[in-house]
Amino acid sequence: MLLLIVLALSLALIGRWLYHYAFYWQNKGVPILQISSFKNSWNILWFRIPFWKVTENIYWKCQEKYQGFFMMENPSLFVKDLELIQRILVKDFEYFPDRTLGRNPTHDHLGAHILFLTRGYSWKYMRSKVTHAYSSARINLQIPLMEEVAKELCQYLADREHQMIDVKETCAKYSTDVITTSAYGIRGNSFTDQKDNYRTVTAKIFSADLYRAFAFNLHYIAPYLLKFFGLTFLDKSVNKRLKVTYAEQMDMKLKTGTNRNDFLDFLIQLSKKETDSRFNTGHNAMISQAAQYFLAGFETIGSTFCYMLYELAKHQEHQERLRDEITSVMSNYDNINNNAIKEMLYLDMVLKETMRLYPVLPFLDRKIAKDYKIPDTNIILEKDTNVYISIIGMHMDPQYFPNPHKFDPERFSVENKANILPFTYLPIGAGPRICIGMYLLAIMYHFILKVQDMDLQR
Ligand code: HEM
Repeated sequence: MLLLIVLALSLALIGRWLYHYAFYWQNKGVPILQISSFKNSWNILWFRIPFWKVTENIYWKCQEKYQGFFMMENPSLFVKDLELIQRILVKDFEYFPDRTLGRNPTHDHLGAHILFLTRGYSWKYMRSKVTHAYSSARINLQIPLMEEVAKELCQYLADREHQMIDVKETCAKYSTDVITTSAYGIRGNSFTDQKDNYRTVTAKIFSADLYRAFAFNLHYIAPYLLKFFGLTFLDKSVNKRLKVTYAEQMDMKLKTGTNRNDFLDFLIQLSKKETDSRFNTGHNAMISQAAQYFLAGFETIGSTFCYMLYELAKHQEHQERLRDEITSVMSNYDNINNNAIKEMLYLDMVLKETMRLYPVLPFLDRKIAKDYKIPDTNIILEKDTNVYISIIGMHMDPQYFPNPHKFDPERFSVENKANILPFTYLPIGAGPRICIGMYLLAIMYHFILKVQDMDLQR
Protein backbone atom coordinates (compact mmCIF):
# COMPACT_ATOMS: atom_id res chain seq x y z
CA MET A 1 0.00 0.00 0.00
CA LEU A 2 2.75 2.38 1.05
CA LEU A 3 4.61 1.58 -2.15
CA LEU A 4 1.53 2.47 -4.18
CA ILE A 5 1.16 5.80 -2.41
CA VAL A 6 4.83 6.66 -3.00
CA LEU A 7 4.48 5.68 -6.67
CA ALA A 8 1.32 7.74 -7.11
CA LEU A 9 2.92 10.74 -5.41
CA SER A 10 6.04 10.42 -7.58
CA LEU A 11 3.96 10.23 -10.75
CA ALA A 12 1.93 13.25 -9.66
CA LEU A 13 5.13 15.21 -9.00
CA ILE A 14 6.65 14.23 -12.37
CA GLY A 15 3.37 15.11 -14.10
CA ARG A 16 3.27 18.52 -12.41
CA TRP A 17 6.89 19.13 -13.36
CA LEU A 18 6.25 18.17 -17.02
CA TYR A 19 3.12 20.33 -17.12
CA HIS A 20 5.08 23.26 -15.71
CA TYR A 21 7.74 22.92 -18.43
CA ALA A 22 5.35 22.26 -21.28
CA PHE A 23 2.87 25.03 -20.57
CA TYR A 24 4.87 27.62 -18.64
CA TRP A 25 5.31 30.03 -21.54
CA GLN A 26 2.08 29.08 -23.24
CA ASN A 27 0.12 30.00 -20.10
CA LYS A 28 1.72 33.43 -20.13
CA GLY A 29 0.87 33.99 -23.78
CA VAL A 30 4.52 34.01 -24.81
CA PRO A 31 5.35 32.15 -28.05
CA ILE A 32 7.61 29.17 -27.44
CA LEU A 33 11.04 28.93 -29.02
CA GLN A 34 11.36 25.40 -30.36
CA ILE A 35 14.92 24.53 -29.45
CA SER A 36 16.24 21.57 -27.61
CA SER A 37 17.43 23.42 -24.56
CA PHE A 38 18.91 20.23 -23.09
CA LYS A 39 20.88 19.45 -26.28
CA ASN A 40 22.08 23.05 -26.52
CA SER A 41 23.06 23.20 -22.86
CA TRP A 42 24.90 19.89 -23.15
CA ASN A 43 26.81 21.00 -26.26
CA ILE A 44 27.70 24.34 -24.72
CA LEU A 45 28.79 22.66 -21.50
CA TRP A 46 31.44 20.62 -23.29
CA PHE A 47 32.45 23.31 -25.85
CA ARG A 48 31.02 21.14 -28.65
CA ILE A 49 29.39 24.21 -30.11
CA PRO A 50 30.68 27.66 -29.23
CA PHE A 51 28.32 30.00 -27.42
CA TRP A 52 28.38 32.46 -30.34
CA LYS A 53 27.15 29.80 -32.77
CA VAL A 54 24.32 28.76 -30.44
CA THR A 55 23.18 32.36 -29.90
CA GLU A 56 23.36 33.14 -33.63
CA ASN A 57 21.33 29.98 -34.44
CA ILE A 58 18.72 30.86 -31.84
CA TYR A 59 18.52 34.39 -33.22
CA TRP A 60 17.48 33.02 -36.61
CA LYS A 61 15.05 30.54 -35.06
CA CYS A 62 13.28 33.27 -33.12
CA GLN A 63 10.59 34.65 -35.43
CA GLU A 64 8.79 36.93 -32.96
CA LYS A 65 9.66 39.98 -30.90
CA TYR A 66 10.52 37.59 -28.07
CA GLN A 67 10.06 33.88 -27.40
CA GLY A 68 10.31 31.68 -24.33
CA PHE A 69 12.34 28.54 -23.69
CA PHE A 70 14.10 26.81 -20.80
CA MET A 71 17.80 26.93 -20.03
CA MET A 72 17.97 23.68 -18.03
CA GLU A 73 15.19 24.29 -15.47
CA ASN A 74 15.26 28.11 -15.78
CA PRO A 75 12.50 29.95 -17.66
CA SER A 76 14.34 32.03 -20.25
CA LEU A 77 13.29 34.71 -22.72
CA PHE A 78 15.07 35.37 -25.99
CA VAL A 79 14.50 38.99 -27.03
CA LYS A 80 14.76 40.52 -30.52
CA ASP A 81 12.52 43.54 -30.11
CA LEU A 82 14.67 46.70 -30.06
CA GLU A 83 12.28 48.65 -27.84
CA LEU A 84 12.28 45.86 -25.23
CA ILE A 85 16.06 45.47 -25.50
CA GLN A 86 16.44 49.16 -24.69
CA ARG A 87 14.14 48.76 -21.68
CA ILE A 88 16.03 45.73 -20.39
CA LEU A 89 19.49 47.25 -20.71
CA VAL A 90 18.80 50.87 -19.88
CA LYS A 91 15.35 52.24 -19.06
CA ASP A 92 14.11 49.48 -16.73
CA PHE A 93 17.55 48.49 -15.46
CA GLU A 94 16.29 48.17 -11.86
CA TYR A 95 14.42 45.03 -12.95
CA PHE A 96 17.43 43.62 -14.85
CA PRO A 97 20.50 44.57 -12.80
CA ASP A 98 22.46 41.28 -12.89
CA ARG A 99 23.89 38.74 -15.30
CA THR A 100 22.71 35.14 -15.20
CA LEU A 101 26.09 33.71 -14.15
CA GLY A 102 26.36 32.27 -10.67
CA ARG A 103 29.35 32.28 -8.29
CA ASN A 104 30.87 29.91 -5.81
CA PRO A 105 31.95 32.03 -2.81
CA THR A 106 32.65 28.90 -0.73
CA HIS A 107 35.50 27.66 -2.94
CA ASP A 108 36.25 30.68 -5.12
CA HIS A 109 37.12 33.78 -3.09
CA LEU A 110 38.75 35.44 -6.07
CA GLY A 111 36.05 34.72 -8.67
CA ALA A 112 33.21 35.61 -6.31
CA HIS A 113 34.18 39.30 -6.20
CA ILE A 114 34.85 39.78 -9.91
CA LEU A 115 32.71 42.66 -11.17
CA PHE A 116 31.39 40.69 -14.12
CA LEU A 117 29.90 38.13 -11.71
CA THR A 118 28.84 40.25 -8.77
CA ARG A 119 25.20 41.12 -8.20
CA GLY A 120 22.93 43.67 -6.59
CA TYR A 121 24.41 45.95 -3.98
CA SER A 122 27.89 44.35 -4.13
CA TRP A 123 28.11 45.14 -7.83
CA LYS A 124 26.82 48.71 -7.43
CA TYR A 125 29.20 49.42 -4.58
CA MET A 126 32.24 47.92 -6.31
CA ARG A 127 31.54 49.48 -9.72
CA SER A 128 31.22 52.94 -8.18
CA LYS A 129 34.54 52.45 -6.36
CA VAL A 130 36.63 51.27 -9.32
CA THR A 131 35.11 53.27 -12.19
CA HIS A 132 37.74 56.01 -11.96
CA ALA A 133 40.55 53.49 -12.47
CA TYR A 134 39.19 52.84 -15.98
CA SER A 135 38.72 56.53 -16.88
CA SER A 136 40.54 58.10 -19.82
CA ALA A 137 42.40 60.41 -17.42
CA ARG A 138 43.95 57.44 -15.60
CA ILE A 139 44.55 55.36 -18.67
CA ASN A 140 46.44 58.26 -20.25
CA LEU A 141 48.86 58.20 -17.33
CA GLN A 142 49.73 54.66 -18.38
CA ILE A 143 50.86 55.46 -21.91
CA PRO A 144 54.57 55.38 -20.88
CA LEU A 145 54.06 51.86 -19.44
CA MET A 146 52.51 50.73 -22.71
CA GLU A 147 55.31 52.37 -24.66
CA GLU A 148 57.76 50.01 -22.97
CA VAL A 149 55.78 46.96 -24.10
CA ALA A 150 55.37 48.39 -27.60
CA LYS A 151 59.18 48.65 -27.85
CA GLU A 152 59.50 44.99 -26.93
CA LEU A 153 56.93 44.09 -29.55
CA CYS A 154 58.78 46.09 -32.23
CA GLN A 155 62.01 44.30 -31.33
CA TYR A 156 60.24 40.93 -31.47
CA LEU A 157 58.88 41.73 -34.94
CA ALA A 158 62.19 43.18 -36.15
CA ASP A 159 63.98 39.96 -35.12
CA ARG A 160 61.56 38.01 -37.33
CA GLU A 161 61.63 40.22 -40.39
CA HIS A 162 60.61 38.34 -43.58
CA GLN A 163 59.52 35.37 -41.49
CA MET A 164 56.01 34.07 -41.01
CA ILE A 165 54.73 34.90 -37.54
CA ASP A 166 51.77 33.56 -35.63
CA VAL A 167 49.69 36.75 -35.39
CA LYS A 168 47.21 35.34 -32.88
CA GLU A 169 49.96 34.39 -30.46
CA THR A 170 51.80 37.68 -31.02
CA CYS A 171 48.64 39.64 -30.21
CA ALA A 172 48.10 37.50 -27.11
CA LYS A 173 51.69 38.14 -25.93
CA TYR A 174 51.27 41.86 -26.50
CA SER A 175 47.91 42.15 -24.73
CA THR A 176 49.20 39.99 -21.86
CA ASP A 177 52.20 42.25 -21.29
CA VAL A 178 50.23 45.50 -21.64
CA ILE A 179 47.67 44.33 -19.16
CA THR A 180 50.25 42.89 -16.74
CA THR A 181 52.10 46.20 -16.55
CA SER A 182 48.85 48.17 -16.47
CA ALA A 183 47.31 46.02 -13.72
CA TYR A 184 50.25 45.05 -11.51
CA GLY A 185 53.03 47.39 -12.60
CA ILE A 186 55.39 44.56 -13.57
CA ARG A 187 56.81 43.23 -16.81
CA GLY A 188 54.97 40.28 -18.29
CA ASN A 189 58.06 39.06 -20.22
CA SER A 190 55.87 37.24 -22.74
CA PHE A 191 58.23 38.07 -25.61
CA THR A 192 61.03 36.26 -23.80
CA ASP A 193 61.57 32.54 -23.27
CA GLN A 194 61.34 32.88 -19.49
CA LYS A 195 59.44 29.92 -18.11
CA ASP A 196 57.27 31.90 -15.70
CA ASN A 197 56.29 34.68 -18.11
CA TYR A 198 52.70 35.86 -17.86
CA ARG A 199 51.69 34.42 -21.21
CA THR A 200 51.80 31.04 -19.48
CA VAL A 201 49.13 32.41 -17.12
CA THR A 202 46.86 33.96 -19.76
CA ALA A 203 47.15 30.83 -21.93
CA LYS A 204 45.33 28.98 -19.16
CA ILE A 205 42.53 31.52 -18.67
CA PHE A 206 40.49 30.60 -21.73
CA SER A 207 42.01 27.23 -22.54
CA ALA A 208 39.47 24.92 -24.14
CA ASP A 209 40.24 21.74 -22.20
CA LEU A 210 37.15 19.81 -21.17
CA TYR A 211 37.48 20.42 -17.45
CA ARG A 212 37.79 24.20 -17.90
CA ALA A 213 34.92 24.19 -20.40
CA PHE A 214 32.76 22.38 -17.89
CA ALA A 215 33.75 24.66 -14.99
CA PHE A 216 33.32 27.88 -16.96
CA ASN A 217 30.05 27.01 -18.65
CA LEU A 218 28.47 25.64 -15.49
CA HIS A 219 28.58 29.22 -14.15
CA TYR A 220 26.01 30.02 -16.84
CA ILE A 221 24.01 26.83 -17.13
CA ALA A 222 23.70 25.31 -13.66
CA PRO A 223 25.42 27.59 -11.10
CA TYR A 224 23.87 25.74 -8.15
CA LEU A 225 26.21 22.81 -8.96
CA LEU A 226 29.39 24.91 -8.61
CA LYS A 227 29.61 24.40 -4.87
CA PHE A 228 28.97 20.66 -5.18
CA PHE A 229 31.87 20.23 -7.62
CA GLY A 230 34.05 22.85 -5.90
CA LEU A 231 34.53 24.74 -9.18
CA THR A 232 36.15 28.11 -9.69
CA PHE A 233 35.66 30.73 -12.43
CA LEU A 234 39.36 30.77 -13.33
CA ASP A 235 41.78 27.87 -13.36
CA LYS A 236 42.97 27.25 -9.78
CA SER A 237 46.64 27.69 -10.72
CA VAL A 238 45.76 31.06 -12.32
CA ASN A 239 43.94 32.11 -9.13
CA LYS A 240 47.02 31.17 -7.11
CA ARG A 241 49.47 33.02 -9.36
CA LEU A 242 47.33 36.19 -9.41
CA LYS A 243 47.04 36.12 -5.62
CA VAL A 244 50.82 35.76 -5.22
CA THR A 245 51.48 38.51 -7.76
CA TYR A 246 49.07 40.79 -5.94
CA ALA A 247 50.57 40.10 -2.52
CA GLU A 248 54.19 40.54 -3.69
CA GLN A 249 53.54 43.74 -5.60
CA MET A 250 51.37 45.29 -2.89
CA ASP A 251 54.02 44.50 -0.32
CA MET A 252 56.75 46.04 -2.45
CA LYS A 253 54.70 49.16 -3.24
CA LEU A 254 53.69 49.74 0.38
CA LYS A 255 57.29 49.32 1.57
CA THR A 256 58.94 51.46 -1.11
CA GLY A 257 56.16 53.94 -1.89
CA THR A 258 56.67 53.36 -5.64
CA ASN A 259 53.89 54.79 -7.83
CA ARG A 260 53.67 53.81 -11.51
CA ASN A 261 50.00 54.79 -11.99
CA ASP A 262 49.01 51.18 -12.48
CA PHE A 263 45.83 49.59 -11.15
CA LEU A 264 47.41 48.53 -7.85
CA ASP A 265 48.49 52.13 -7.22
CA PHE A 266 44.88 53.14 -7.77
CA LEU A 267 43.74 50.55 -5.22
CA ILE A 268 46.29 51.78 -2.67
CA GLN A 269 45.09 55.37 -3.05
CA LEU A 270 41.50 54.20 -2.81
CA SER A 271 42.09 52.19 0.36
CA LYS A 272 43.78 55.18 2.03
CA LYS A 273 40.63 57.27 1.55
CA GLU A 274 38.27 54.43 2.33
CA THR A 275 36.90 53.80 5.80
CA ASP A 276 34.82 50.80 4.70
CA SER A 277 36.54 47.56 5.78
CA ARG A 278 35.67 45.90 2.47
CA PHE A 279 38.40 48.06 1.03
CA ASN A 280 41.50 47.27 2.96
CA THR A 281 44.53 46.20 1.01
CA GLY A 282 44.53 42.54 1.94
CA HIS A 283 40.91 41.85 1.24
CA ASN A 284 39.72 39.40 -1.37
CA ALA A 285 37.61 42.09 -3.03
CA MET A 286 40.78 44.05 -3.83
CA ILE A 287 42.63 40.99 -5.13
CA SER A 288 39.62 40.25 -7.33
CA GLN A 289 39.47 43.76 -8.77
CA ALA A 290 43.09 43.48 -9.92
CA ALA A 291 42.41 39.99 -11.30
CA GLN A 292 39.30 41.27 -13.07
CA TYR A 293 41.32 44.00 -14.76
CA PHE A 294 43.93 41.50 -15.86
CA LEU A 295 41.47 38.90 -17.08
CA ALA A 296 39.01 41.19 -18.89
CA GLY A 297 41.72 43.25 -20.53
CA PHE A 298 43.93 40.53 -21.91
CA GLU A 299 41.50 38.45 -23.98
CA THR A 300 39.34 41.29 -25.31
CA ILE A 301 42.24 43.35 -26.56
CA GLY A 302 44.24 40.40 -27.89
CA SER A 303 41.45 38.76 -29.85
CA THR A 304 39.96 41.97 -31.28
CA PHE A 305 43.38 42.97 -32.53
CA CYS A 306 44.01 39.65 -34.05
CA TYR A 307 40.76 39.82 -36.03
CA MET A 308 41.47 43.37 -37.09
CA LEU A 309 44.89 42.43 -38.45
CA TYR A 310 43.34 39.42 -40.20
CA GLU A 311 40.81 41.61 -42.00
CA LEU A 312 43.46 44.18 -42.90
CA ALA A 313 45.63 41.41 -44.33
CA LYS A 314 42.71 40.30 -46.51
CA HIS A 315 41.88 43.85 -47.61
CA GLN A 316 44.96 45.66 -48.79
CA GLU A 317 42.92 48.75 -49.79
CA HIS A 318 41.78 49.29 -46.17
CA GLN A 319 45.28 48.57 -44.92
CA GLU A 320 46.81 51.22 -47.19
CA ARG A 321 44.19 53.80 -46.32
CA LEU A 322 44.76 53.21 -42.63
CA ARG A 323 48.54 53.40 -42.96
CA ASP A 324 48.23 56.70 -44.89
CA GLU A 325 45.97 58.16 -42.20
CA ILE A 326 48.32 57.20 -39.38
CA THR A 327 51.37 58.57 -41.22
CA SER A 328 49.57 61.82 -42.01
CA VAL A 329 48.23 62.38 -38.46
CA MET A 330 51.52 61.45 -36.81
CA SER A 331 53.44 63.95 -38.97
CA ASN A 332 51.90 66.63 -36.69
CA TYR A 333 52.85 64.97 -33.38
CA ASP A 334 56.06 63.81 -31.70
CA ASN A 335 54.37 61.14 -29.63
CA ILE A 336 51.16 59.21 -29.57
CA ASN A 337 48.54 60.96 -27.45
CA ASN A 338 44.79 61.25 -27.14
CA ASN A 339 44.50 64.17 -29.59
CA ALA A 340 46.33 62.23 -32.29
CA ILE A 341 44.10 59.22 -31.71
CA LYS A 342 40.95 61.36 -31.96
CA GLU A 343 42.05 62.55 -35.40
CA MET A 344 42.33 58.98 -36.69
CA LEU A 345 38.77 58.60 -37.88
CA TYR A 346 39.46 55.73 -40.24
CA LEU A 347 41.17 53.75 -37.51
CA ASP A 348 38.02 54.17 -35.42
CA MET A 349 35.88 52.91 -38.33
CA VAL A 350 38.09 49.86 -38.84
CA LEU A 351 37.91 48.97 -35.15
CA LYS A 352 34.14 49.38 -34.98
CA GLU A 353 33.67 47.17 -38.02
CA THR A 354 35.99 44.55 -36.51
CA MET A 355 33.93 44.52 -33.31
CA ARG A 356 30.74 44.16 -35.37
CA LEU A 357 32.02 41.08 -37.17
CA TYR A 358 33.80 39.59 -34.16
CA PRO A 359 32.13 40.72 -30.92
CA VAL A 360 34.08 39.48 -27.91
CA LEU A 361 30.85 38.53 -26.14
CA PRO A 362 28.31 37.05 -28.57
CA PHE A 363 25.32 37.69 -26.31
CA LEU A 364 24.13 39.75 -23.37
CA ASP A 365 22.28 38.15 -20.49
CA ARG A 366 20.31 39.49 -17.57
CA LYS A 367 18.46 37.92 -14.63
CA ILE A 368 15.17 39.46 -13.59
CA ALA A 369 15.36 40.83 -10.03
CA LYS A 370 11.62 41.39 -9.47
CA ASP A 371 8.48 40.53 -11.44
CA TYR A 372 8.34 42.62 -14.63
CA LYS A 373 5.33 43.40 -16.78
CA ILE A 374 6.20 43.74 -20.46
CA PRO A 375 4.78 47.15 -21.41
CA ASP A 376 1.51 47.17 -23.39
CA THR A 377 0.90 43.46 -22.67
CA ASN A 378 -0.44 41.39 -19.78
CA ILE A 379 2.70 39.29 -19.69
CA ILE A 380 4.46 39.15 -16.33
CA LEU A 381 8.03 37.89 -16.38
CA GLU A 382 8.76 36.31 -13.04
CA LYS A 383 11.69 37.07 -10.75
CA ASP A 384 14.75 34.93 -11.65
CA THR A 385 13.75 34.51 -15.31
CA ASN A 386 16.80 34.65 -17.60
CA VAL A 387 16.84 37.11 -20.50
CA TYR A 388 19.14 36.74 -23.53
CA ILE A 389 19.99 39.16 -26.35
CA SER A 390 22.09 37.95 -29.27
CA ILE A 391 24.74 40.55 -30.16
CA ILE A 392 26.16 38.41 -32.96
CA GLY A 393 22.66 37.76 -34.37
CA MET A 394 21.89 41.45 -34.71
CA HIS A 395 25.34 42.27 -36.09
CA MET A 396 24.79 39.62 -38.78
CA ASP A 397 21.21 40.59 -39.59
CA PRO A 398 21.00 42.06 -43.13
CA GLN A 399 18.03 44.22 -42.16
CA TYR A 400 20.36 46.13 -39.83
CA PHE A 401 23.70 45.65 -41.60
CA PRO A 402 23.27 44.98 -45.34
CA ASN A 403 25.68 42.39 -46.74
CA PRO A 404 26.64 41.55 -43.14
CA HIS A 405 29.57 39.21 -43.83
CA LYS A 406 31.44 41.91 -45.74
CA PHE A 407 34.18 43.77 -43.87
CA ASP A 408 33.15 47.33 -44.64
CA PRO A 409 34.44 50.09 -42.32
CA GLU A 410 32.37 52.64 -44.30
CA ARG A 411 29.33 51.55 -42.28
CA PHE A 412 30.81 53.62 -39.46
CA SER A 413 31.71 56.75 -41.42
CA VAL A 414 30.35 60.02 -40.00
CA GLU A 415 27.54 60.07 -42.59
CA ASN A 416 26.62 56.36 -42.43
CA LYS A 417 26.75 55.67 -38.72
CA ALA A 418 23.68 57.90 -38.19
CA ASN A 419 21.70 55.23 -40.08
CA ILE A 420 22.52 52.45 -37.62
CA LEU A 421 19.43 51.76 -35.54
CA PRO A 422 19.93 52.18 -31.77
CA PHE A 423 20.52 48.89 -29.91
CA THR A 424 21.41 46.89 -33.04
CA TYR A 425 25.15 47.46 -32.52
CA LEU A 426 26.14 46.29 -29.04
CA PRO A 427 29.78 45.10 -28.96
CA ILE A 428 30.37 46.58 -25.51
CA GLY A 429 26.82 46.17 -24.18
CA ALA A 430 24.73 49.10 -22.95
CA GLY A 431 23.29 50.70 -19.82
CA PRO A 432 24.77 50.75 -16.31
CA ARG A 433 26.49 47.36 -16.86
CA ILE A 434 28.16 48.45 -20.09
CA CYS A 435 31.82 47.43 -20.47
CA ILE A 436 33.86 49.44 -17.97
CA GLY A 437 37.09 49.06 -19.95
CA MET A 438 36.17 51.20 -22.95
CA TYR A 439 38.99 53.65 -22.49
CA LEU A 440 41.48 50.86 -22.28
CA LEU A 441 40.66 50.23 -25.90
CA ALA A 442 42.88 53.23 -26.52
CA ILE A 443 45.67 50.74 -25.97
CA MET A 444 44.62 49.14 -29.18
CA TYR A 445 45.20 52.32 -31.09
CA HIS A 446 48.62 52.39 -29.65
CA PHE A 447 49.35 48.93 -30.87
CA ILE A 448 48.23 49.52 -34.43
CA LEU A 449 50.58 52.47 -34.66
CA LYS A 450 53.40 50.07 -34.00
CA VAL A 451 52.37 47.72 -36.76
CA GLN A 452 51.78 50.46 -39.30
CA ASP A 453 55.12 49.78 -40.98
CA MET A 454 54.36 46.11 -41.44
CA ASP A 455 52.90 44.84 -44.66
CA LEU A 456 50.18 42.43 -43.58
CA GLN A 457 49.63 39.58 -46.03
CA ARG A 458 47.19 36.75 -45.80
C1 HEM B 1 37.55 44.93 -27.48
C2 HEM B 1 37.45 45.23 -26.20
C3 HEM B 1 36.27 44.90 -25.31
C4 HEM B 1 35.02 44.47 -25.63
C5 HEM B 1 34.45 44.22 -27.03
C6 HEM B 1 34.29 44.28 -24.38
C7 HEM B 1 32.97 43.85 -24.29
C8 HEM B 1 32.25 43.78 -23.11
C9 HEM B 1 30.84 43.44 -23.02
C10 HEM B 1 29.93 43.10 -24.21
C11 HEM B 1 30.49 43.46 -21.71
C12 HEM B 1 29.09 43.17 -21.14
C13 HEM B 1 28.31 44.47 -21.13
C14 HEM B 1 26.86 44.32 -20.74
O1 HEM B 1 26.49 43.30 -20.10
O2 HEM B 1 26.05 45.21 -21.08
C15 HEM B 1 31.66 43.82 -20.95
C16 HEM B 1 31.70 43.96 -19.56
C17 HEM B 1 32.84 44.23 -18.88
N1 HEM B 1 34.08 44.54 -19.40
FE1 HEM B 1 34.58 44.65 -21.37
N2 HEM B 1 35.12 44.58 -23.34
C18 HEM B 1 36.34 44.98 -23.86
C19 HEM B 1 37.45 45.38 -23.14
C20 HEM B 1 37.52 45.42 -21.79
C21 HEM B 1 38.70 45.79 -21.04
C22 HEM B 1 40.02 46.22 -21.69
C23 HEM B 1 38.37 45.70 -19.72
C24 HEM B 1 39.20 45.98 -18.49
C25 HEM B 1 40.49 45.89 -18.38
C26 HEM B 1 36.99 45.27 -19.63
C27 HEM B 1 36.30 45.06 -18.45
C28 HEM B 1 34.95 44.73 -18.37
C29 HEM B 1 34.24 44.57 -17.11
C30 HEM B 1 34.82 44.71 -15.69
C31 HEM B 1 32.91 44.26 -17.42
C32 HEM B 1 31.78 44.00 -16.42
C33 HEM B 1 31.13 45.33 -16.09
C34 HEM B 1 30.03 45.23 -15.06
O3 HEM B 1 29.40 44.19 -14.92
O4 HEM B 1 29.81 46.25 -14.38
N3 HEM B 1 36.51 45.10 -20.90
N4 HEM B 1 32.72 44.01 -21.81
